[in-house]
Formats: sequence, C-alpha cells, structure tokens
Amino acid sequence: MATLLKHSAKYALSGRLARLCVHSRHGGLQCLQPCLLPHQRSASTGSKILVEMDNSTGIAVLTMKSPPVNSLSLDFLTEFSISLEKLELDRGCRGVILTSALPKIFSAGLDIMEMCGKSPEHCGEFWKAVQEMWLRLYGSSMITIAAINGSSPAGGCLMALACDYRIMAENPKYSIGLNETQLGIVAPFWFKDTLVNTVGNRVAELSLQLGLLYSAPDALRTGLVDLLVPEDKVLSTASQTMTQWLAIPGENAIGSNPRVSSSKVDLTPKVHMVDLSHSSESMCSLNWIPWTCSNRA
Ligand SMILES: CCCC/C=C/CC(=O)SCCNC(=O)CCNC(=O)[C@H](O)C(C)(C)COP(=O)(O)OP(=O)(O)OC[C@H]1O[C@@H](n2cnc3c(N)ncnc32)[C@H](O)[C@@H]1OP(=O)(O)O
Repeated sequence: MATLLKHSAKYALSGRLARLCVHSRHGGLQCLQPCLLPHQRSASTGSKILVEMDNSTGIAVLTMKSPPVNSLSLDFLTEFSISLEKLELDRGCRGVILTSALPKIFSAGLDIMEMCGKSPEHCGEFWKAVQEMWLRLYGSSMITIAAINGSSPAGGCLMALACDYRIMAENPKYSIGLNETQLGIVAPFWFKDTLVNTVGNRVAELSLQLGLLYSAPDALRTGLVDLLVPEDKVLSTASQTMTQWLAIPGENAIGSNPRVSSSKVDLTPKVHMVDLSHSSESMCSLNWIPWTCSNRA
C-alpha cells in the first residue's frame, strides 16, 4: 500500500490521469483513483477547458475540449487565459500539462471564423486574446508540458511551442507546424521567434517559408517535439516527465518549489519580444482573412 500511495502521489490526478493504472507490488494492475483522497484533487470545468488539479503533486492537467477541433476562438482563448491565471495564482500548482479531449486533434489553431468579416475592434480584441494566451503560457512560472495527442497546425503548434516540453503521439497521421504561409498568411514575428528558439534558424526558415506541416516522426527529427510515445502513453509520459522536471531544486528551475512569482518572470532570455500590438494593427489594416491575403508577388 505504501508503494501504491507513493505512486498515487506521483500520478494522482483526478479524471484522466487518475484513471491511469500502475503495477502494484503484488503484480496486478491497480487503478489509482480509489486511492486518492478527495482533498488531494480538484476539478473545474468551463465549456471549453477542463482543469484537473492534484494538490498532492502540484500538477494540473488542462484539457481542451472544444469540438470539433479546439479552434482558438475569442471565448476559448479567454477561458484558457483565465484558467492558466488561476493556476498561476495557486501557489500549490507547480506544473501544467496541456492536452486535448478530442480524438485526433490537439488544436486547429486560430478560429478562422473569428477573423472573417469582423470589425477592426473585434479583430483587435481577438488578437489581444491570442497574445494574452501566448504570454501566459510562455511566461508561466510553472513547468508546462504539451501532451500533443493529435494534429496541431498553426496556432495549435504555437501553443505547444510555448510550453517547456512537447510530447507527441507517434501517429504518422498527426501533423504539427506553423503552416501559415500555405494559407497566405505571414506568421507574426513572435510566432517565428518561438519556432527559432525551438528548432533553430535554418529549420525555422524552411518551415515558415514553405509553411511545412511535419508528421510526428519528422517533428521529432527536426526538434519541433521532444519525444514521441504511443498514443495511449502520451498523458502518462507527460506526468512522469513533469515529475522529473519538478524534482529539480527551486533555485535552478523556474516552476520548482518555492515558486517564482509570475510578476518576477523575465521573458527576455527566452524570446526577443517587443511590441506585440503591431500584429493586431497589421491584421486589421490588412483586413486580414486567410483566403484573401496573398503572398508577395
Ligand atoms: C497577423 C496574422 C496572424 C495569423 C496567424 C494565424 C495562425 C492560425 O492559427 S490560422 C488557422 C490555421 N489553422 C489551420 O490551418 C487548420 C485548418 N484545419 C485543418 O487542417 C483540419 O481541420 C484539422 C487537421 C485541424 C482537422 O481535420 P479533420 O479532417 O479532422 O476535420 P475537418 O473536417 O477539416 O474540420 C472539422 C470542422 O472544424 C472546422 N475547422 C477546422 N479548422 C478550423 C479553424 N482553424 N477554425 C475554425 N473552424 C475550423 C472545419 O471547418 C469543420 O467544420 P464543419 O464541420 O462545420 O465543416
């Protein structure tokens, strides 16, 4: 039982993770959920995001559940940022695993309908929400791991790139990448910077110029994701990886205990980011919609 409780402490997440089974000392498979005490976990759900927090490990699972494709609408982005902010303010939360409840899709990226025929005010509000999502995720003082259990084009890829570590299902049918160019859009510079920070200049250059979507194996080869695992192991591997990351002593690792206050997080070492507001302006001034923006002649 002690071993099992230790495992429970390690993996004890309500809902999806809590349903994980481990080998007990006695050889059989045991489900962790019955071992969890109610006070160890909490769950909150909005219409598009489910947050499951395990207080014994300090790990939260943030599950996107907005059919059909977890597109990043204004409502979605608002709920996402609020969820992340709440976790950030919860000093017991040290790590966040981002995943999807939808089969085959992590996120389809920005919701195209939000940018189609909308007023400049709406575009501005929407774009601000995109930036807010990225800032919250990228600048988080918690360890963030993307458990990519489906395709993740464009803004979906950006979300994954904003995390500290990416684990993807090794399904060759799933693809990931910043494919904006294929849609006739130029990815904003901070999308580009986030990609460069992960895969380096040359791969980023080719990816962005050609709007490449990588299959899971190719994404691993280029360094776009860090690890491929069988689909049914994505979440459990993310949990194990998180435990390793959280074991790094606090002085050396943002996100370890004691938590660094989010107000003290300095983004500059991670990205050369200046004024994001231009993206909003250019989107509106170009009257940006995917299928009317052409590439340069
Ligand atoms: C300053 C400018 C900055 C610009 C930055 C842009 C970044 C972006 O994120 S732009 C958005 C780019 N996204 C994409 O290109 C993804 C397009 N979608 C797909 O490739 C596929 O839909 C999928 C691989 C995600 C899923 O394929 P699947 O075959 O399973 O499903 P579908 O039949 O294609 O789609 C189902 C359903 O979902 C709607 N949909 C898909 N993507 C989006 C989206 N991004 N926004 C809104 N809605 C989307 C699709 O139209 C289908 O709807 P219906 O069932 O009603 O037809």
